[in-house]
Amino acid sequence: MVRAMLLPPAGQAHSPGLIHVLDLLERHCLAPDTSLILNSIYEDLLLAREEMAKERLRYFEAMKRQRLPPGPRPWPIIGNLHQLGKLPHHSLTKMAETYGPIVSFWLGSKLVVMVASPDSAREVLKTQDQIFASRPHTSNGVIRGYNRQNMIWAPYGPAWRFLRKVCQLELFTAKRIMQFQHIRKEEVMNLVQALLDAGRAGRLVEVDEKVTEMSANNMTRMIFNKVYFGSNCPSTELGKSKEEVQKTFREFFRAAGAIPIGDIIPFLAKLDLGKEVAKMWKLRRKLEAFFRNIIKEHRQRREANPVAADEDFVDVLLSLEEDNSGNKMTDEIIMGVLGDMLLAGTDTSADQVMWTLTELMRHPEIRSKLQQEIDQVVGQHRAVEESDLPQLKYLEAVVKESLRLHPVVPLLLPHENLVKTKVFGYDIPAQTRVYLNVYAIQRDPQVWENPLTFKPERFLKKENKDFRGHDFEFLPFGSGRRACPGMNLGLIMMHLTVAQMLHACEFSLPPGMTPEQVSVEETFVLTAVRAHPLQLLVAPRLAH
Ligand code: HEM
Repeated sequence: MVRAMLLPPAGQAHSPGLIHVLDLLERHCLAPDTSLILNSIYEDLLLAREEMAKERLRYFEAMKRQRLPPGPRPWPIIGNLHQLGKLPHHSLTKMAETYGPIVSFWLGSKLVVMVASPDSAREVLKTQDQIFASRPHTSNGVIRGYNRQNMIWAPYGPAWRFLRKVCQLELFTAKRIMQFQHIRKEEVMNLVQALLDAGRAGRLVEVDEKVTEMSANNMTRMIFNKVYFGSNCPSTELGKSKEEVQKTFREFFRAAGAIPIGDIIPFLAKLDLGKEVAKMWKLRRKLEAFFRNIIKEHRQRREANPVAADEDFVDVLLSLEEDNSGNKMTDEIIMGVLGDMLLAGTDTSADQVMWTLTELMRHPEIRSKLQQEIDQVVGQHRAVEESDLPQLKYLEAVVKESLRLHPVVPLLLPHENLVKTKVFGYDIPAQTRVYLNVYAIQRDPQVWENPLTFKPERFLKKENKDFRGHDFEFLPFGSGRRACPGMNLGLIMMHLTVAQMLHACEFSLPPGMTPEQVSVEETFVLTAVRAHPLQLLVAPRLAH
């Protein structure tokens, strides 16, 4: 019915974009066929039609006046949305092969520029770092970030600078990272034990799940001194069962990549197709109740005992409530930052560990070379210590190669320029979304020899590339102002976990499976994760 009302009479041209929107509407909204809903949708759609016309006009005006980077022709309304597919970093890599290292395209009415070469990345992240240091406005930032007061989605400005300073001077100092060393050691040992227990009697073990749980425990212990996964955690917490808390966390991690259609086609925001925004609010309410309890507990404990020996992140943030620079640390900011740390610290490290293990299962010769190195440095009678890591050069090369071939944040987080600028002679209007396609850069045959081969040896050469943001061929943590503040912590967690697992466990493939059959298929949810969990046989490797 709505379709009939909106489409032009038969025989006249109509836009494929409109058909797409109508399809979506029918799928999501028209099931309860009440006249009230239909009327409201009808009115919204009439407005939408007007907006569409204006949007197209704005687009063509913009195209006429600007010299945008080359790119595919957009469809009305949806722009090039349909070309991104399920794995945007793959589709965008193909787009760069067609149009060159700097490409423009449209997500709905939002202009996006993708850069996909070391030179263009250097231009954006170094030469014009300050200009491109903002983040686009997203529902995620507004809802989960308390109106973009969190770190990940904060626009570039004094509030974000204050939080970065807190990271630099308080949360991720070498001393603070050291303070949590015992937590990492315990959690990694618990992981090894859990893997060996689960693998008893030749049972297949789903390794991904155990590694993610270890990573979550590691983060929650550092952030607010609690564990929620594994056999060591209490069965209830703050009036909730352990399972309820775990479920909330899982929903939270999953929702991180959601982009409601209204974020890119604003006139559809009101309709909230797929109910993405409603789900985000529901999740925020759950998380907020949880975080408020955590903050309350910490306040009470701090009042009773102001000088705690083992301060966690919440203690540090509470101690900054009245900072003398005039920046106020409110509960909302604290909750936004807690969410950031949980989100940015848990899955990234766990997924990168799993990519590393996946490649090691595909390459038994590399796995045994790595185990030999660990045995040489650590021996067979004690656990791996963090102090062993600097001597494990092959391990370093293996992790680097995993970060190169499988960057877990393949397009970085979206950047945005607050003012208009030019890159390589092309106009970049203010508030353009900028994607840095590090996936394409790190697999570029002009930069890397045999880029699709997993070959850690490439990083043993003297002139090997560094990932700390100085070599624009290798940017798994980004570079410049918005680069990952948790890099050092993430690196230690990855190295220790891989080393300890390989040292203590003998992993083998299920009977009948060959190394080449280990899947490297991906799914994309802001991070690139493996599509199929890795199931392995796990047996003890050491006598103790
Ligand atoms: C393997 C581990 C990790 C990888 C590969 C990784 C990668 C990244 C990347 C690519 C970005 C976006 C950079 C950009 O947009 O230019 C980022 C941002 C961020 N990461 Fe990480 N990260 C990891 C671990 C961590 C950990 C352990 C934490 C903290 C506990 C963390 C906290 C953050 C935060 C807060 C941001 C947002 C920074 C901002 O917008 O200013 N990350 N990370």
